[in-house]
Amino acid sequence: MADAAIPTVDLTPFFTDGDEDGKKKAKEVISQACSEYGFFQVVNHGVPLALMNQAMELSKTFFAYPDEEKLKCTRNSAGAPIPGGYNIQPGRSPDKNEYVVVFPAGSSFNVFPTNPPKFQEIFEEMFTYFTKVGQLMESIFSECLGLPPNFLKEYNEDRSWDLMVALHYFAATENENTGVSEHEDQNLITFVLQDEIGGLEVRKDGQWIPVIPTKGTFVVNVGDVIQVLSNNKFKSATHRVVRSKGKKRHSFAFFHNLQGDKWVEPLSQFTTDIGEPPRYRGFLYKDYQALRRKNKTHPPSRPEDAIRITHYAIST
Ligand SMILES: O=C(O)CCC(=O)C(=O)O
Ligand SMILES: [Fe+2]
Repeated sequence: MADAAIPTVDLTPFFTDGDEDGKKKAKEVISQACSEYGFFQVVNHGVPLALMNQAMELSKTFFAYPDEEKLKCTRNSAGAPIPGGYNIQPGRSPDKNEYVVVFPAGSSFNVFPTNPPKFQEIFEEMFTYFTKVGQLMESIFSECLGLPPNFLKEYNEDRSWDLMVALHYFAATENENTGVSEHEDQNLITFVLQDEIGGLEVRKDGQWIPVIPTKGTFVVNVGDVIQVLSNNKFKSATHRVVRSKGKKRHSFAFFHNLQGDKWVEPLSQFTTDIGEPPRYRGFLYKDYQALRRKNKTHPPSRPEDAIRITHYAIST
């Protein structure tokens, strides 16, 4: 199934002055992956391997603590896109995981565990690196879409809404193995770092393709905002996490996000300028975020009733 493999893109040319040919080739692979299904992996992305390993170890240590220790680190700040700190999925959710949410350093939404002691320092460092990868990817996506290189950066200049989540998935049981149900991410671009257990799967041509974890590599996936802006030129990846029997799993997801007051609608470059009808009506990002949050806090009884970006789709 060689054609089913998720491509891995070496980002070295983007850190090397003058390697125009290398950049061009990388952008071709990225454009194709984003147009077909919105998923690829990257290597030589600038995030140090030792830091990623250290963060993973700290996360494993934290989640192995008793509940009373973990529950010291919870807060539901008004205005936060999701509550900061430690949380566990409600029992009625099919998603069996617990997680810690981190916002940019200094954000009032943050609540860091005091144990293990280096948790805050290392997570803040991870956050800084992933913010840089987010900005790099935004400029690459702008170029791949034929937009000015600074287009997405200028559209999305407020970094205070980005967030990182450290996740712990419980081992699958005899009867169920859902880690995260099938979904698309609501933001612009997501990065996912898996431990050696794996379990992340992406849907391509109607098939679920497992993303095999490789040391030093992480996943890039396109989110709904990019799909709407590009009027479906780039696809928001449909993905899920499947849990393994007898094996707990850890991962990190970094969400390069958008400020809530931003208006999201298909850009003229992908509609009127080329004679294409818009595939979505415009919306305020925070309204969509609130609907998506409700999916989690008050899951609909039928999973197919969960709100997705199709909520704003214009039928043709
Ligand atoms: O844990 C993972 O591998 C992915 C999590 C995910 O898809 C999400 O949090 O949106
Ligand atoms: Fe996701």
